[in-house]
Amino acid sequence: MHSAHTVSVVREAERALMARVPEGALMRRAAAGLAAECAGLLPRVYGAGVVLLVGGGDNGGDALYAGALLASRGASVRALAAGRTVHEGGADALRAAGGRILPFAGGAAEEAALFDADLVVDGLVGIGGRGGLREPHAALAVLASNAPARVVAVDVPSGVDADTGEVAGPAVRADTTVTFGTHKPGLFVDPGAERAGRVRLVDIGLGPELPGPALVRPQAVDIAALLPAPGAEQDKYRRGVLGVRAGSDPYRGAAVLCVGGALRTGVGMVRFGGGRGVADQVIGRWPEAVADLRDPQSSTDLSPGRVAAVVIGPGRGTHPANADELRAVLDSEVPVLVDADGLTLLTGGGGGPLSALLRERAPQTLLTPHAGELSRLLDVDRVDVEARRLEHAARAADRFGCTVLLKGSTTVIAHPGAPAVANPTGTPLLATAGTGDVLSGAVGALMASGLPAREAATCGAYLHGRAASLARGGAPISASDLLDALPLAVAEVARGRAV
Ligand SMILES: NC(=O)C1=CN([C@@H]2O[C@H](COP(=O)(O)OP(=O)(O)OC[C@H]3O[C@@H](n4cnc5c(N)ncnc54)[C@H](O)[C@@H]3O)[C@@H](O)[C@H]2O)[C@@H](O)CC1
Ligand SMILES: Nc1ncnc2c1ncn2[C@@H]1O[C@H](COP(=O)(O)OP(=O)(O)O)[C@@H](O)[C@H]1O
Ligand SMILES: [K+]
Repeated sequence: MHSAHTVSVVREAERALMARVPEGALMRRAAAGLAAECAGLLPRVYGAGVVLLVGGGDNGGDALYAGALLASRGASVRALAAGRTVHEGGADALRAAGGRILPFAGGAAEEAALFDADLVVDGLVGIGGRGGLREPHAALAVLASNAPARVVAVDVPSGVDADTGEVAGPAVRADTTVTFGTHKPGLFVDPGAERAGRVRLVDIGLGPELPGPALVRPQAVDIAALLPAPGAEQDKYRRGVLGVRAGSDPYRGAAVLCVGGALRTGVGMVRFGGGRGVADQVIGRWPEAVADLRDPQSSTDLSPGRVAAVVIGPGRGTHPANADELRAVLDSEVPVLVDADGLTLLTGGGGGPLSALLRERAPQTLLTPHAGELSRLLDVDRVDVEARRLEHAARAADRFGCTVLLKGSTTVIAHPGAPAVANPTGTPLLATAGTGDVLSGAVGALMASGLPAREAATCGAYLHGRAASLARGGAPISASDLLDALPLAVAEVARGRAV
């Protein structure tokens, strides 16, 4: 599990650590790790052309000390200074090792230096960066991103907000980000994650000073530990029965995909509740599902004895009758996943104060909005949700008192009082109709097996993203392809279980 901490927590931990170690020790450790990563990216250090982009703070200091180490191994190192001041000790070290420091004035010679470089090191701003990059930092960030050389960002790519991943204006696009002490949330959440490239952590001894993380990014082994293993003594009921309230006459596919997502992730049984037309379609594709044609508001099939969890919403409709059905489901004693039309009903459109039920219900509840749905739930702009995904998922989790999985380029999961989760898997190929319906079925299956909402969301999002990558080896996929690949993703993760 990768852990990330916010800037204020990192600052606090650094203060505590600095009080115990000799002056300058942390920067030396950071610079040594950074130089080693840079050296590893060059075919050979001797004779390589390295350009450092250097701001006025300690982030620039790290770059200068690392540059000095590379220069002492024979690299030709030039630093372009973005402002009038640079870290003095770092500048002295670089000069002593034979490197040069030039003020950046936006001239053709400096641009040429960047274009001729074998490696560019971004030390413009780190965790001290505030707001969008100012000039000339912004111009340098654009030049670095356009340079043909590999770009290594120091601590965070300049222009990326370390806490949120927000990118307000130009930002460095790095091939590798070398971060110090602990990961920063913005390195794992888009749009920042996409600018960070490969993220490498350099240990500077901060661990003992750090409290619990603000965000975690699970690895395959963490998902393997969550993934339910069917026990020898289990029957289909004990393994978990999932109730699915998805699809309607105009949107029958949503029901087929949601039920398929559950079956292909692994579940004891799916009880499908819906009208005759859509039920026929579901059973036609998945004869193993059990159709329940009872009145959808009836609570007889919503008892924990009948279902272990319920998914409601995909393609279901937003008529008053759907609001009544959602109310009946939320009134039940079982864990519930609300998606798509169910979320629209929670927003108020015809459903009344349904969202109040979320806070009141004792069992686990999970909402799985995309950015548009979350923007409506919170009454904010969609672009703000996409710019600061963690903040908005957390706000919804606090407001509704339940778990929230925000879908999109980085899927994030928020749960009141727990670290946020950034899902590491997935591909933009997932942006195709129906993949969200598959996700709700997959996560619902895991909830039915007994995983709490946050863990089911974490595990389901991981499997869903892996399935997308495994489905067609990088070729475009449809939601149906995703269904075929889900068992492969489950098997891959299960192979990683500790024995
Ligand atoms: N504090 C520590 O113990 C350690 C810090 N380290 C490094 O120190 C960095 C933090 O250093 P600082 O606190 O000096 O901060 P930074 O160097 O990240 O940024 C501060 C500088 O950037 C300028 N700046 C801020 N926002 C800007 C913007 N939007 N546009 C243009 N310029 C902007 C400020 O005027 C200031 O000159 C870390 O990211 C890391 O690289 C490492 O050496 C490890 C140890
Ligand atoms: N750019 C992207 N990168 C990675 N995953 C994405 C991207 N865009 C969408 N996804 C994923 O695709 C799925 C789309 O779900 P959703 O928006 O509900 O679509 P639908 O309602 O058509 O099923 C989600 O799992 C989401 O995280
Ligand atoms: K940087």
